[in-house]
This record gives sequence, structure tokens and C-alpha cells, in this order.
Amino acid sequence: MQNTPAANKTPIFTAKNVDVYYGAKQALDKINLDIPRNKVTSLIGPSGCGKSTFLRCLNRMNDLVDICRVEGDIQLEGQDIYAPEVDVVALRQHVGMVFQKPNPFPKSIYDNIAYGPRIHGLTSSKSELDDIVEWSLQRAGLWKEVSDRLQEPGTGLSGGQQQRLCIARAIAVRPEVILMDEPCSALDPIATATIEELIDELREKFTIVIVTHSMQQAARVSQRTAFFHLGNLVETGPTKTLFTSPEDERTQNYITGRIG
Ligand SMILES: Nc1ncnc2c1ncn2[C@@H]1O[C@H](COP(=O)(O)OP(=O)(O)OP(=O)(O)O)[C@@H](O)[C@H]1O
Repeated sequence: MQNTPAANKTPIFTAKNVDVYYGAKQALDKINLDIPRNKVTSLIGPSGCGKSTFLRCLNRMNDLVDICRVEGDIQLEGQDIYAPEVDVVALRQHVGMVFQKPNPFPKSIYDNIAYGPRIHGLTSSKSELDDIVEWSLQRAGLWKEVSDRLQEPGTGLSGGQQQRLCIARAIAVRPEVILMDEPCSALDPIATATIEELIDELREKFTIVIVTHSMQQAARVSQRTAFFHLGNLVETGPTKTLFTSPEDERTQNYITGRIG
């Protein structure tokens, strides 16, 4: 189904009327957003507008926050991800995540990548696992730098390399979607540029949703952008259109630096 032309036009995620509360405080109000497949979608907006909250709804990371309540409907490939029968571990295999601060496990480079495929039972032999580790590191643009030191600790790499290791770890379990929550905010400009190039390559095989504080980054890496403000989704559209001729005054004010 996924590879037919008709299926490729259907959004991978559909969010309808999503409300999110932290205790009594409402963080998101009636969010309706489709995420197209094999594209990069940026979520932008001023601090506290709910970008990360929305991102975390997409793989139920908010389940880990006791006071958080999600209402509405979010479907991945037509399946309600909040249905009681959903296996959250399996969901997170399909929808991986990369965080703001690189967080490799305190394990070797090899084991950082091999961990997910092992626990999800994706391989039946050591050579298959070796192949997955190499494939993942290749796709994350890290193989050449680490192929001769796979048994060294992942935490010994530079910040930018650690973030690519985390991306390699995320793709090792062959997710359909990768969520990225400000993945470059702890990196220098050169490491940031490397990750941005990588994001562009990854969208061939994966759908990417990225939260970013940087409008320049959103403009560079994404094909679609969604602008959030005070818990509302104000506007969404092709990135170029949103940055050059936004429809809503709040978007205009944000991109011209009048709010934010
Ligand atoms: N764990 C939490 N407990 C209580 N309130 C929270 C929690 N996480 C987020 N919030 C609140 O929800 C609202 C949206 O926060 P969120 O982190 O989603 O915004 P954001 O747009 O990603 O912000 P930033 O750009 O600063 O990361 C804010 O008012 C925030 O204080």
C-alpha cells in the first residue's frame, strides 16, 4: 500500500481536533494538521506555543507526563494511535524520535545502534545485525568517521557526531517517521549544517517532523511549515509560501520578528 502512487499522496499522519492539557492548563486547542509522507514538516512558533507538545503527541511521548491529557484524533496510516489496543513500544518503533540534546546510551557505538533492532527482534544473526549497524551509520553520514572504532563509547564522540549517532539509532529500527525536537540547538554551525544536509537526504526514505526555533532552518530543511501561536495552529502550507506570503497577520508578525 505504502509504495503505490495513490498511497503516497495520502498524509502519513492526520490530526483532528487535538486538544492537550497539562492539568487544568490547556496547551493545544483544536489542532488540525496533516503530515505528508517523505517530506520534512517544520513546526515553528514562539516559545511556549505548543510545538513540542504537538510533536510529542505523535508518538505518545506525552503519556510519560502524568498530568498530560490528549483529546481528539491522531491517525498514523489510518490507525488511531490513541486506541486502547495500541502497543506504544511498537508505535515508537514506527515513529522514532531525536531530542534536543544528543543522548547516546553509555554503550559502544555499535551497541547504540544494535540495541533497538535487538529488542524489537529485527535480526536473526550477527551478520544481519552488522549490516543494520553499517546501513544506519552510512545513512546518518557517520560510517566513515567511526567504522574503525565501533567498540568505543558513543559518548566519546563530538556533539555533532553524537547527534548523528542518535539519528542512526533512530533509523536502525526502520521507522516510517522521525520526530526531531530542535535537533541542532546544542550544535555549532558546522555540525548543524551537516545535520541539515542529512535531514534532506533522509526524507527520501522517511517522513520527518522537526520542531525548530530557527526560521532560517525551517526555510532550509522543510517543504511544509506549520506556525503555532498560543496553543493554536495559525497557518500551515508550503514552506516557501508561508515565509513569503503568509495569510495570517500573526504569521506575518512572527516571520518579520514582531512577535516571538
Ligand atoms: N510537562 C509539562 N508540565 C506542565 N506544563 C507543560 C509541560 N510541558 C509543557 N508545558 C506547557 O505547555 C505549553 C506548551 O509548551 P511546549 O513545550 O509544547 O511549547 P514549545 O512551543 O515547544 O516551547 P519552546 O519553544 O519553549 O520549547 C507551555 O505553556 C508549557 O509551559
